[in-house]
Amino acid sequence: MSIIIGLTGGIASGKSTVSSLLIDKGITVIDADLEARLAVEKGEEAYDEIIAHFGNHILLEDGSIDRGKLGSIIFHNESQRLRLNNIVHPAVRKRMLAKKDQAIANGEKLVILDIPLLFESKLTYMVDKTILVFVDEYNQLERLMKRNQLSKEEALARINSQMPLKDKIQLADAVIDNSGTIKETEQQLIEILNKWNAL
Ligand SMILES: CC(C)(COP(=O)(O)OP(=O)(O)OC[C@H]1O[C@@H](n2cnc3c(N)ncnc32)[C@H](O)[C@@H]1O)[C@@H](O)C(=O)NCCC(=O)NCCS
Ligand SMILES: Nc1ncnc2c1ncn2[C@@H]1O[C@H](COP(=O)(O)OP(=O)(O)OP(=O)(O)O)[C@@H](O)[C@H]1O
Repeated sequence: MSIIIGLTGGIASGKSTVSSLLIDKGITVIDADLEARLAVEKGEEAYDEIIAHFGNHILLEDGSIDRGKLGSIIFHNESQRLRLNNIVHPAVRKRMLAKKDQAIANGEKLVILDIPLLFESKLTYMVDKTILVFVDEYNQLERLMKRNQLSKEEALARINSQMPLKDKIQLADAVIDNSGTIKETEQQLIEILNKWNAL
């Protein structure tokens, strides 16, 4: 029997940091952001649909999607964001479920699905348990501005396009507070996995 854990959080809350700790332990992590990137590559159905809806001006010279430009549209406009979600999410779900099934078929005991919008998109049916990677508002904004080289306004637009992190606490089976050091985050992670007998 495999245990499937949904790892979620908010933008820049530390999901990838926690994922790296898991990958270092040899655990399979299926990353929704990565699958979403692959799903919109040239030649994919979602790529054509995005251009049909948003227009050629969101393309870079090499024909790939200008993610910065598309981001600045959809993080400032809810209806455009929902439209993009409708185009991309079905393909992401399909890719993730196929990889999850493969990991189960390989007999892996623990499989992690890293899904930023797990609660917003009501995807908890895909997993057995959920872990929320939480960070306080100050650190979230600081880390996002620094990592993505964003202004405060741009960073807040991204944060505000998601369910508030504090509202996700009640929805999760376990919470890791990543406001401190990575060592403290790792300790919380191990404690949760041990409690669930998942290691
Ligand atoms: C808007 C896009 C082009 C921006 O690309 P960019 O490379 O700058 O960011 P990246 O994809 O690495 O996402 C960073 C984070 O932004 C947040 N985010 C991304 N898309 C969304 C969205 N539609 N709604 C809310 N938050 C989002 C997530 O927390 C994600 O971890 C890209 O995020 C995208 O295509 N989004 C739609 C698909 C999607 O929902 N992906 C999220 C997981 S399925
Ligand atoms: N405990 C920590 N202390 C200091 N910096 C941290 C900590 N955890 C994460 N960071 C940094 O904060 C930024 C966001 O972390 P990370 O990329 O793991 O978040 P994420 O939830 O995967 O983000 P996104 O969903 O936006 O891709 C990164 O630059 C990362 O190096």
